[in-house]
Amino acid sequence: MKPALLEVMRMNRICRMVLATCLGSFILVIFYFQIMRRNPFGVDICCRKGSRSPLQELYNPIQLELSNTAVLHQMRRDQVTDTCRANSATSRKRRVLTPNDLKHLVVDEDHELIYCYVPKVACTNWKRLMMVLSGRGKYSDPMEIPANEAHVSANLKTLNQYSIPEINHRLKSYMKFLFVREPFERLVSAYRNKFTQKYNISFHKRYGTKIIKRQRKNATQEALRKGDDVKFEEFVAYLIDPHTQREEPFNEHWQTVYSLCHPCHIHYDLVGKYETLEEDSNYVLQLAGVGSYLKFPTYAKSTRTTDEMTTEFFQNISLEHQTQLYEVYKLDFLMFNYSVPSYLKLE
Ligand SMILES: Nc1ncnc2c1ncn2[C@@H]1O[C@H](COP(=O)(O)OS(=O)(=O)O)[C@@H](OP(=O)(O)O)[C@H]1O
Repeated sequence: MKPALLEVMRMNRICRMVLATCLGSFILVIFYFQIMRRNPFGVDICCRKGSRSPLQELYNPIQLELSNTAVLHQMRRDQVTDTCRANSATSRKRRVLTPNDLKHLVVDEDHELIYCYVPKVACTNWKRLMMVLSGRGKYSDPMEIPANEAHVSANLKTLNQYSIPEINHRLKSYMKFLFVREPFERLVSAYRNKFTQKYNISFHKRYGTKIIKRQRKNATQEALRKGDDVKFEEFVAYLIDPHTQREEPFNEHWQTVYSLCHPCHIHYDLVGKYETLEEDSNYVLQLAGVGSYLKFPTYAKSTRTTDEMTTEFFQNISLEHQTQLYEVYKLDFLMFNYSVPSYLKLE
C-alpha cells in the first residue's frame, strides 16, 4: 500500500475516534443535566436512610431540644383521645372501618408515612410533598408539580388500595399524620374558593344550583341555571339542613375532619395545625429523615382567609344558624382544641 493511502486511512480512523468521543461526551453532558434538573441537590430522596423509622424518631427523639415539640404533640394526641372517649360514651353510633373509609389516607412506603389529607388545609402542597417523597426520584421540587396534577388520584397511593393485612401492617408501623384548621375558617376558605370564583363552574353546577333551589325564595331562572352566586348565608343554611347529609355525604371540602380521617378509629401520631403549618410540616419532614433538603413550600398569598375575614362572614348569620352550624362541626372544634370563636353568639 502506498504511504499516502495509509496516511489517509489513519486520519479517517482518528476522525472517527474524535467524533465518537465528542458524541459520547455530549450524551453524558445531556444525561448529567437531566439528573441535575430532577434533583439539583444530588440527594437521594428515594428511601429512608438509617435504621430509625419516623415513628421511632417521634416517640424516642435523640436530640434533647426536640422534647418540647414532643410534649406539644403528646398533648394534641391526648386531646383527640379524650374527646373520642367522651364522644363514644354519649354516642350510640359505633362502626368498624372499611377500606372505603381509607381513601383520604395517602401512603409513602419508602419513608413509612401515612398522610390523611383534609381539603382547605394546604393539602395541595402536602400532596405535592408526598409525590416527591414517594416518587423515587421522579420529582425533587414540589412547586414544579402543577396543582391539578397533585389532585390526580393515580399520582398517589391511598390505603384503600391495599389488602386488609397490608392495611393493618401499615397502620401499625407507619407514622400517621394529618393537618387541621379552625373549622369555621376552613369553611369560609371553602366557600370563597368554590362559590365566589368564576372558574369553579363544576361546583356552581353541582352544588350552587341545588343550594339556590333549596334556600332562595323567588330565585331567578338564571341563578337556578348557573348556581354561581350562592351567598354565605345560603351555604350555611344548606349545611345545617338535615336533608343535605341524608341525601349524600358532604363534599370533602366542607366535610368534617372527623368523617374524613376517622381520628377515633385511627391513632394519628402527629396532628399538625394550619396555624403553625410550616413549623409542623417541617417537623414531619425532619422525622422522615428528609428535613435537611426538603421543606414545606412557603407562601406569600395575601388573599388568604383570616380570622378577621371569618368574623365578617359570620356577622350576617342568625343566632339560630350559628348554633346549629357549631353542632355540625363541634367534634372538630373539641378534638383539635379550637375554642368557640369569640364572634359566635351561641343560643
Ligand atoms: N404554605 C402555606 N401557608 C399558608 N397557607 C397556605 C400554604 N399553602 C396553602 N395554603 C392555604 O391553604 C388553602 C388551600 O388549601 P388546599 O390546597 O387544601 O385547598 S384544596 O382542597 O385543594 O381546594 C388556601 O387557604 P385560603 O387562601 O384561606 O383559602 C391557601 O392559601
